[in-house]
Amino acid sequence: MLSTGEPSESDPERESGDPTLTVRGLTKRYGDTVALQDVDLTVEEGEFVAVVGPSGCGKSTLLRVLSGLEESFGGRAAVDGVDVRDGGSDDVGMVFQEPRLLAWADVRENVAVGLPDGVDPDAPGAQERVNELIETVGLDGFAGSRPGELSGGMAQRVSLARGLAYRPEVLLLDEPFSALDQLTKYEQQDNLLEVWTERGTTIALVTHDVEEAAYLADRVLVLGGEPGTVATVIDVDTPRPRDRTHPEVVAARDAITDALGV
Ligand SMILES: Nc1ncnc2c1ncn2[C@@H]1O[C@H](COP(=O)(O)OP(=O)(O)OP(=O)(O)O)[C@@H](O)[C@H]1O
Repeated sequence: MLSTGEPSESDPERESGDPTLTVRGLTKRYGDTVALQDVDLTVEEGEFVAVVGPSGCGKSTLLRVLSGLEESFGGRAAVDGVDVRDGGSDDVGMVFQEPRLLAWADVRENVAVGLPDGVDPDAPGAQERVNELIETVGLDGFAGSRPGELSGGMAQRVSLARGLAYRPEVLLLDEPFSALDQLTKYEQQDNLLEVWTERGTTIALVTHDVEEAAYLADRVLVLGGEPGTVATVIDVDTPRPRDRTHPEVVAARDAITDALGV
C-alpha cells in the first residue's frame, strides 16, 4: 500500500526469500478496455527494473496496481510477499507521471509532505533533510516558490524530491524525468542511481526513453500490444558505474528499440 508512514518493522506476513515485487497473471480492465493481459513480473530486492512500451499499453496501470491504488484486477500482485489487496508493504513510495503538488504550498512544504509520518516538518533535522533534497534536485533558490511559479520540469523535480523524502524501500517511478531538459535529466538519473546504490532501494521505473532504460536498469520489461502484455524482457548486465556510451549500454538500447518495433 502506498504510504508516507514511517518505515515499518519487518512484515510478519513476509516469507523470507519472497521477491520484493511479484506480479502473476495480472489482468486489469477499465470497463470494456483491457489495459493489461496476463502480465508476469518479478523484481528481486535491490533490483532496478525499467518498464517501457508504447503509449496506452498499461505501464502506469502496472505501477498503480503495485502501489495498491487499484483494487479490482485479476491475478496476483504482491509487495514483499504480501498481496497488495491485503495492504502490500508500507515501504512503497510512488512518483506519479503528473507532479500532483499542493498549489497553495511552497516547494519546501511540498517536499516536506513526503517526510515519514510523525516527523514534524519543524522538528530539528527535518528542514535540513528537506533543504538537502531540494538541493539534490537542483532547486535551491526556489524553496519558497509555489507550484504556479515553476516550470513543468521544476515541478517534476519537486515531486521526485517528495518521493525520495520518505526513503522507501521500494520506489515506483512513473516517467519522473519526462519533462526535464537533457542535461538536467542526466543529472537526475545519476542522483537516482546514487540513492539506489546507497540505500539498496528496489526500483520499478516507467519510461518512454529507451536510453534511460538501458543506462539505469538491470532489466527492462518491454510491454506491447492492446491489451498490454509482456513482449520481451531484456537483461542489461553492464557493470556499474556505467558509461552512457558503453557498447553494451548502446546494444541494450538498440535491443529495446527493436523490441518496441520502432
Ligand atoms: N481510469 C481509467 N479509466 C478508463 N481507462 C483507463 C484508465 N486508466 C487507464 N485507462 C486505459 O488503460 C490503458 C492503459 O493506460 P495506461 O495509462 O496504463 O497506459 P500507459 O502505457 O502508462 O500510457 P502512457 O505511456 O501514455 O502514459 C489505456 O487504454 C487507457 O486509456
